[in-house]
Amino acid sequence: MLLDVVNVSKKFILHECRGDRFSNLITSIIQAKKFKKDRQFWALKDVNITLEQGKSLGIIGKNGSGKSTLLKIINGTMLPTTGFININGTKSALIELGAGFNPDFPGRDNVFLSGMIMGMSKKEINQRFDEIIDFAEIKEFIDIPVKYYSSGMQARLGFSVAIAVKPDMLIVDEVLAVGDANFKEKCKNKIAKLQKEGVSILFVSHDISEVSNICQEAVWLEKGEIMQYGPTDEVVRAYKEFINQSA
Ligand SMILES: Nc1ncnc2c1ncn2[C@@H]1O[C@H](COP(=O)(O)OP(=O)(O)OP(=O)(O)O)[C@@H](O)[C@H]1O
Repeated sequence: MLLDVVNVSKKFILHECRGDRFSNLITSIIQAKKFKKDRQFWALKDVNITLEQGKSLGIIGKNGSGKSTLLKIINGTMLPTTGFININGTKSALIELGAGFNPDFPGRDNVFLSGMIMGMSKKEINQRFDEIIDFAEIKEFIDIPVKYYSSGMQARLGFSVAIAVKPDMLIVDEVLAVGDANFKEKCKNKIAKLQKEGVSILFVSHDISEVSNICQEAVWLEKGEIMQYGPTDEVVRAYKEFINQSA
């Protein structure tokens, strides 16, 4: 199995500051501790998922249902409170594209920096460098500091580096929501090409039709719990009914 998510739960501690009335507010500012309340919050509760190599899984659910938290735990940037993750292969994540770039360094240096963080050797990056900047369409800006790039340009370069890693599993969080129509189309085509080459896609999106296009299976999260998990069309049907009923 490429991915095993076993009994994963995630607890956050929420720090609240309460000031019911103006005087309380003033006191709470002066004596912050007195009015501060800590509350436990379970963002994920006992989540179990498996993914075979070559298959793609969509994660759907309302705002705050735990989708991004689950992706961060699978990506290893956040630890679960209980449970564990097993990944038998390499992964690359399209989350907050370009967020890891150093704004003062030119695009060229950032390609090497983030490529190496994602596990590529300098030689591999050199071999794929032209492919990376061609896909990002920023050839003429590659020696300019990234702080002068538009957010779309940063996203294009981030996407380009992440897919150059050629992973077994590509983790995609709402990335198709950024960038212009042309870039979105390119990303979709690239994702489809990677799938044909056997790459598994783990896909979070509010665009249900995109999830149906990309994923054979889907999991629907509600308040951190799995409501339904199985073939995408069945899960999407149940989710849409739920949304219509609660509207
Ligand atoms: N670092 C954190 N500390 C405290 N609470 C958090 C933290 N990160 C997320 N949460 C809470 O956990 C819950 C799940 O958040 P998450 O971002 O995973 O939801 P989501 O399904 O991805 O939402 P959206 O569709 O809006 O992106 C939310 O209630 C959120 O406020």
